[in-house]
Amino acid sequence: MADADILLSEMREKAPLVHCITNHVAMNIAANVLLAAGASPAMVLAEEEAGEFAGLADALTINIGTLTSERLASMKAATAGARNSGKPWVFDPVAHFATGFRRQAARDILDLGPTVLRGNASEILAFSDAPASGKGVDAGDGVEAAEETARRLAAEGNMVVAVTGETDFVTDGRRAARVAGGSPLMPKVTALGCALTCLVGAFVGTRPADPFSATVAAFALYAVAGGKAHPMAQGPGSFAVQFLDALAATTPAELKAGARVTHL
Ligand SMILES: Nc1ncnc2c1ncn2[C@@H]1O[C@H](COP(=O)(O)OP(=O)(O)O)[C@@H](O)[C@H]1O
Ligand SMILES: Cc1ncsc1CCOP(=O)(O)O
Ligand SMILES: [Mg+2]
Repeated sequence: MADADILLSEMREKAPLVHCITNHVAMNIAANVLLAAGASPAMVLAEEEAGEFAGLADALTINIGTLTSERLASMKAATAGARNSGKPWVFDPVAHFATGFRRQAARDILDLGPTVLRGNASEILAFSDAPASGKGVDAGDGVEAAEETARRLAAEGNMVVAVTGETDFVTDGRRAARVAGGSPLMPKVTALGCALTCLVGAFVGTRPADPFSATVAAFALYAVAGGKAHPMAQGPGSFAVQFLDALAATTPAELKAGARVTHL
């Protein structure tokens, strides 16, 4: 298990190229989050080039928030490119429970074997038979309700499953950790979860051999930066600005001192 502060130093040293196929809402904030944290974002969407680009990047992230048939084809081409070149990839199944089109797309993408699955509690819970209370892209369930499903998915799919909420939960099916911190303003800024998925890509692209530690490190950086930004903010608008500044300003030493990670 590598510590978050060491992984943050490594990530900034490498400045990984992260190929993001994310939704229309998240495109700008996700690129800004990656730049602030120290990575290099690229939103490359066309099916004709997505596979080739995924092979060039250090990691790929896929997000179905504003899914279209055309975009789904790009996602499949990109995951094939990542797989063929041994690159890690992260899947964010935004509101996959809402419609038949999304449900099928999420199942198909999950079957392609992501390195990390990252969703809010309702999104992860909805991969089980248990009733989930997600309202569109927003969670209606607590993280603890999704932990058993996360453990099962991780073990069955040989991947890391990462659940966000007030206190996050990360598991690879054997190990598990909770990450506390952040701010209640975080779910009030659209697409901060989607941007976190891209940041997980940056850390996993830095340490592809240890996606569990990489995911915990990304979550810990987000939580520490969120906690730093909170007292500086007047509401969601100023929080978003303060949060980007805090992501950029957080040093490995601050992360080491401030991360609230509990290994279970
Ligand atoms: N009540 C809360 N308190 C602190 N942090 C939170 C809270 N709710 C969500 N977060 C944080 O906000 C980020 C996005 O998580 P979440 O809102 O669950 O994702 P999504 O945007 O995909 O629904 C995560 O870093 C998570 O830890
Ligand atoms: C509002 C909205 N609609 C489709 S995608 C999206 C953004 C969702 O972002 P997040 O999952 O981070 O809340
Ligand atoms: Mg989300």
